[in-house]
Amino acid sequence: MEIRTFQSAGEVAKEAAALIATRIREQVAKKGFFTLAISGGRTPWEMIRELAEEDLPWEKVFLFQVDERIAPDASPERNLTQLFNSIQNTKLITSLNVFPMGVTAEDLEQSCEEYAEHILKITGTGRLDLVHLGMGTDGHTASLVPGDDVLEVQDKNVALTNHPYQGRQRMTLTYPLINQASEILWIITGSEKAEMLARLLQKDPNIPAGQIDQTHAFVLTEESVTSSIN
Ligand SMILES: O=C1O[C@H](COP(=O)(O)O)[C@@H](O)[C@H](O)[C@H]1O
Repeated sequence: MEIRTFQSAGEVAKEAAALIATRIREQVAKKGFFTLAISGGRTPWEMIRELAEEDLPWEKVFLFQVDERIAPDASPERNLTQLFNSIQNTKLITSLNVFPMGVTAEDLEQSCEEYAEHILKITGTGRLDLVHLGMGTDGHTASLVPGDDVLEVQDKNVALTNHPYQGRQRMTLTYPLINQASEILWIITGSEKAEMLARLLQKDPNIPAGQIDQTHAFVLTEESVTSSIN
């Protein structure tokens, strides 16, 4: 898997935004729309703010969540809350088509099915144009978390974790859906991720991130991470 290293997390965010902007222009010109799934956590928000500066056909961009906490609307723990905070003073707040995961529904299993159906309906094939992924220091990615049965799900494109993870049950895109994306963009910053980045690059199947297909994937990272890899 190709890895591109930059001097700082800020540069990584700029590069990621520029790359996504290029893909949006290419795919909108080619087929009229672009589908994107964005992870949560800590790293994506600067990239989103950079992306919001770009002059792009936002009404033709369909944005899905990679994962979400089962938590009330507007909870600061929700990835969606952070996404909206990142774009609130930008033109994206009115022009971007965001599909939130239905994590406040009574029937969460049904909500997973409905989310998978939305993705199928918008993409036409189930293949997202680009999936952005981050990785935790335990090797989790999306909400594909160590030791949870969600890692074994092969017959659903969206699923729930069996157990709470860091205090909350989660909804997540599963391996089958993520692995059929046209492109996977990893953003890995913070020197504490060095060991897991090394294991990801080795395709270590013992960490959740290691089971993500690397054929159409690449990593953007910063020097403090790569310089800590032995
Ligand atoms: O819990 C989560 O963490 C991972 C990693 O986040 P990062 O900011 O440290 O890269 C993230 O990819 C996932 O979407 C999120 O829910």
